[in-house]
Amino acid sequence: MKALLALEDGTWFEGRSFTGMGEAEGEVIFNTGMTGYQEILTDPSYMGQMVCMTYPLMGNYGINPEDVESEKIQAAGFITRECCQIPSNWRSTQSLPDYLRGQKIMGMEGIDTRALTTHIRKYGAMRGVMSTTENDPGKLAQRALQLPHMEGLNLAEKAGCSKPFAWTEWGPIQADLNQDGSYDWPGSGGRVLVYDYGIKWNILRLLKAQGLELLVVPWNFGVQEAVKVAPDGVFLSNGPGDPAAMTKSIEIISGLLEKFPVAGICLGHQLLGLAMGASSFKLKFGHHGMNHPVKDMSTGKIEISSQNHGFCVNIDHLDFLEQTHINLNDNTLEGFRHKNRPVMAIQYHPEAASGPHDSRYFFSRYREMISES
Ligand SMILES: NC(=O)CC[C@H](N)C(=O)O
Repeated sequence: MKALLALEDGTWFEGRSFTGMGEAEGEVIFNTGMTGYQEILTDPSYMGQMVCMTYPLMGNYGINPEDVESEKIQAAGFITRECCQIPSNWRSTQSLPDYLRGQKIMGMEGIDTRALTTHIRKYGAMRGVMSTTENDPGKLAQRALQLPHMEGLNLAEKAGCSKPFAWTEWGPIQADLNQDGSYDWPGSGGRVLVYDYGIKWNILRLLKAQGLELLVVPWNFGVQEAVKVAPDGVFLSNGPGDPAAMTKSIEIISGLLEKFPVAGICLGHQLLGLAMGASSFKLKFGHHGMNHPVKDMSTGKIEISSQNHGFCVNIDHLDFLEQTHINLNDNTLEGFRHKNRPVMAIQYHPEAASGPHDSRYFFSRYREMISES
């Protein structure tokens, strides 16, 4: 079925919808991963964004129930050169078109994804609308202009959980706090209070694999509440939207920093930076892919990393922070730690899902940090 994609600057593309009639809108970004579409679609950090895959064929190994990063598709739309209708893989239980259609998320194929990517690289990520019903690209472009800018959008406070839960080897289970606000931690591993801004499940899987006990709480879990559950450390998750718009979360994190060792990934890294006086800014087209070279300044080693962020933080003026990781493509900040307190964070994704496993040492460094403090 014929479909149009129009960007806010009037550029438009004609292609086909492979999910039937529909519409989708959001910030159009590109991801350079060759595989991993299922993890990408279910990553809550993509909320409000339509993802254009630069690799030309998606869907060939289908969909399986295990490779999910949250309970549903989170991206606003999916754009590919070609979508495979008949997948082949022993784990596959569904095709990519059926998966998207089942959750009413529009998928579009048959457009020149290289031209779209080159355009975004040149002019930056921009708002877009795709539709099978509107034939006038000018009207779609007008609609794109009406969408909210990603800058200033507080999405993460809606993306995370609304009630605490525990993460076990088998996945999430309900967690009940006691009347007095304390929590009966089930095991003897280090106790971690995880702030959920739209967390990827592989972060929880890998923290759990370190032998840690995990209590996951909503963004607005207060400092006094945190003190009552008495964790050994706090962990701040990834998530969608603009970190600078999350003023209440930043305030809570400033309070948490006074009391606990704290670490963060991606949005968590940005929020932690902002809570300590850093500033944040939007990157032109962001980093979305699985092959970003990052240098670990403490070992000198280069990791090939999985990344998904549109914003970045600047800590140059904060001399109590040390830059620990740097992106070798554009020299942007990829990680920092506090020089004399147990605080560390990285901008990229050590849990990958999907992506290379080079950076998994982050989880054992975190376990060591909380056991030493
Ligand atoms: N993966 C993430 O946590 C993304 C963080 C933030 N929303 C950004 O785009 O920069």
